Amino acid sequence: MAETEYDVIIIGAGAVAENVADRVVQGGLTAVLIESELVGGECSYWACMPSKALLRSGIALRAAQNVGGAKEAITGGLDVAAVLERRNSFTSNWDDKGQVDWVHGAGIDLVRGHGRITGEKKVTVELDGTFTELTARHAVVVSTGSDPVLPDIPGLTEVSPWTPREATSARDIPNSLAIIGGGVVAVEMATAYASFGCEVTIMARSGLLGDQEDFAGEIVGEALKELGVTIVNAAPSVVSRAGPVTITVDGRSFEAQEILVATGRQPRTTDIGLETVELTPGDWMTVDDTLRVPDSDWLYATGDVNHRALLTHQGKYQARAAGDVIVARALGKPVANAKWGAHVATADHAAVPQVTFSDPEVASVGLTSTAAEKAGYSIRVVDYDIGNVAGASVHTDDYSGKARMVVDEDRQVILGVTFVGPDVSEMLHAATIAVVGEIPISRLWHAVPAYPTINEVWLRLLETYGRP
Ligand SMILES: Cc1cc2nc3c(=O)[nH]c(=O)nc-3n(C[C@H](O)[C@H](O)[C@H](O)COP(=O)(O)OP(=O)(O)OC[C@H]3O[C@@H](n4cnc5c(N)ncnc54)[C@H](O)[C@@H]3O)c2cc1C
Ligand SMILES: NC(=O)c1ccc[n+]([C@@H]2O[C@H](COP(=O)([O-])OP(=O)(O)OC[C@H]3O[C@@H](n4cnc5c(N)ncnc54)[C@H](O)[C@@H]3O)[C@@H](O)[C@H]2O)c1
Repeated sequence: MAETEYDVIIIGAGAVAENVADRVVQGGLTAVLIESELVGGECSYWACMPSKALLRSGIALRAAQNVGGAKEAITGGLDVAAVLERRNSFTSNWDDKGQVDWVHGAGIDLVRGHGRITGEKKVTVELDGTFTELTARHAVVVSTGSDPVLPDIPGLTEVSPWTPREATSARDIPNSLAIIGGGVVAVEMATAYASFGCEVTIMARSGLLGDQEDFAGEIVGEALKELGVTIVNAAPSVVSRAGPVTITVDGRSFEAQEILVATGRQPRTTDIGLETVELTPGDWMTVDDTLRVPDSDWLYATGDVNHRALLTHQGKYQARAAGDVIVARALGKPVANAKWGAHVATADHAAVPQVTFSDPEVASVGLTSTAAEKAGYSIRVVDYDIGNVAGASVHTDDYSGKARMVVDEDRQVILGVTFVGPDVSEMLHAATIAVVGEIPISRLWHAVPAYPTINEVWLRLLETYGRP
């Protein structure tokens, strides 16, 4: 067994791990990524990119259908084969050569195989029965991501259900699809598959998009119904397959060609050697704001696996903080670990932006009104109907959407913003800046949205709040 030493070893080579390695190498240290599947991870091949590619064409078509003068030019429906082909190009046909080239070009080493921690700063990589031992001089970063959860429903495993991987990489579109869950994956895949002409049934025991403001799930639910999606507010009690899948839910029976389970994630930590460092296999990895495991001076966890925010962009934000703090600690430089410092992922607690790419989209950042109240803030909720904004009416005939701003009344700063409507995703970053910057409402009155854009909703929200 050859032993190799690096400054930093990163287990996993998903988007988050790649960013840790990049920051470490840019800081002058050496780094190695360990990957058991495809370099680039879930987001590139089975999550963000293919799902957004599956959604985009249907949304673009409906957008054109909602603009007079453009809609008259539409003479056909969605070309599903072309959509799938376009999706394939975004996943590079599930080939990671491009990402491997980037890794090498960035001066990062890559070892293929399954990585396991074997003790302090030690990692062993197993590939086809061969074991390679690696030693880290400064840090080991676990960036192994998450796996789908399969709920304990009788018969479920026996019917070979789809997980998000099968839904995002399907080569053929089934005639009918049942979806268990009411979160982001369920809503996005229902939108995509309904656009393809598939008969979709969502079984959501606690409504849609439960983590968001209530109106988000309600508006998206109505839009899904208009797309032909059936929504059942209950979880299946039993499933079986004889050709199609039969699902018993709420005392009724449904048939579907395939069933997709979209009921959340669990940490990929069952077989990474956590027991050798007195942590529990199968647990999410708890970290401090520098992404370091408490009581350890060498073990870090970034991305989904630490359960702070299961989003690519937020994991990459953690990666930048983790990579930089590892370099600072290794070189004996000052560590900026005060709130909002360069070496901490403070935004994970206060300002996580997320877009659900449904039709209409849901874009949110920071705290919902419910979360803000629960956190003890004295808040004021300001709502505005985006359809009343001139820019929205030009953008789409009969534009319908809603905006909510949650204001901390003690400081008169924004704690959270939610937009629901066509193309609101592109408005989200202004909200993120307002929340992260804790910009006083009085100053926001000087941030003038261009006329006539949908962003004028900002002015309407401020006017509804009143000038301090
Ligand atoms: C359907 C779907 C759509 C999504 N869409 C979005 C979106 O639009 N925007 C967004 O921000 N987020 C989205 N997400 C979430 C996003 O995919 C994840 O937050 C992100 O992929 C997490 O990145 P990661 O690097 O932490 O983990 P991963 O991408 O899972 O990478 C972990 C890597 O580690 C490897 N690995 C695991 N264990 C080992 C081991 N022991 N040894 C070696 N290698 C190992 C894995 O093979 C994998 O390549 C979506 C998720 C799903 C399921
Ligand atoms: N656009 C995006 O940013 C995007 C897209 C997809 C996924 N993601 C991320 O991926 C993660 C996973 O998404 P997800 O939708 O799988 O999880 P989720 O946590 O968002 O939603 C899970 C849903 O399943 C339901 N559920 C749980 N157990 C159930 C059961 N036994 N029966 C019926 N319903 C059940 C929950 O009530 C909830 O509605 C999310 O945290 C999300 O952040 C992001």
